[in-house]
Amino acid sequence: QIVKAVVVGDQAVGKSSLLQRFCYNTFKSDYKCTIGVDFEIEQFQILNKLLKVQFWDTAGQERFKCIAASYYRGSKAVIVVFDMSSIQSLMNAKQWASEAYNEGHEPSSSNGDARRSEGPLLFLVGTKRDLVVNNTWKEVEALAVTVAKEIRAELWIVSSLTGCERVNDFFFRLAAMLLENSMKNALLVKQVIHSEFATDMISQIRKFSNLFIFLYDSQ
Ligand SMILES: Nc1nc2c(ncn2[C@@H]2O[C@H](COP(=O)(O)OP(=O)(O)OP(=O)(O)O)[C@@H](O)[C@H]2O)c(=O)[nH]1
Repeated sequence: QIVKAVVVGDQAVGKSSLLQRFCYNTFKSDYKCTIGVDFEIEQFQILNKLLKVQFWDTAGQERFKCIAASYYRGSKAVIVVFDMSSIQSLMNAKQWASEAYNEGHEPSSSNGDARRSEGPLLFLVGTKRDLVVNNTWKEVEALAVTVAKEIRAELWIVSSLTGCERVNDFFFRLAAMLLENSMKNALLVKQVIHSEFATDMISQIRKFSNLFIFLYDSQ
């Protein structure tokens, strides 16, 4: 199966770099703006299950904003990216998140977890951690925590330049949560023959995805 995840955020915040770091383990310091949308497909193995995720790497430029709305359709996860060295991009993240939800999904929980009963998973990802130092970093992080709560997204702060591990943890957390949701849906519509086995599998996948949060919190 293949599920869709959309990456949005202001121009040049580091959306493509985030995907490049995860998919190819590379980083380019020159900036080449995305035109319209680019795609990356990644296959994840989670426990003994395979999941393919198609990432839609959208353009942050204002002139492409009018078509952005159509990208959210059918997406199971929305990754709102901001630049840790730009408070403005963090403030604009609220707008990106609300646009993602203008597709008709209402949030129903407020525990800072990307899981919601309806609609796509929502993540707020701060990039360019390497560019922000000491006191400033703490201030921006505190503000990002507030914004994440407000928009009910799960917050991750990474650097595509230096932090491959944290970037990998983020993508595996996302994929595990997507798999968990897709198995839950299958159970709900009774596509599953051995429901006890499926329930057990779901709880194992949840434990797996929580492991990445534990790793992240302890860094
Ligand atoms: N230092 C540092 N630079 C970064 C990081 N991530 C991205 N950049 C740089 O930021 C610039 C923009 O990165 P992109 O990934 O192209 O940004 P984007 O959000 O995809 O841009 P658009 O597609 O035009 O919206 C590039 O020069 C990258 O090298 C990071 O984690 N650290």
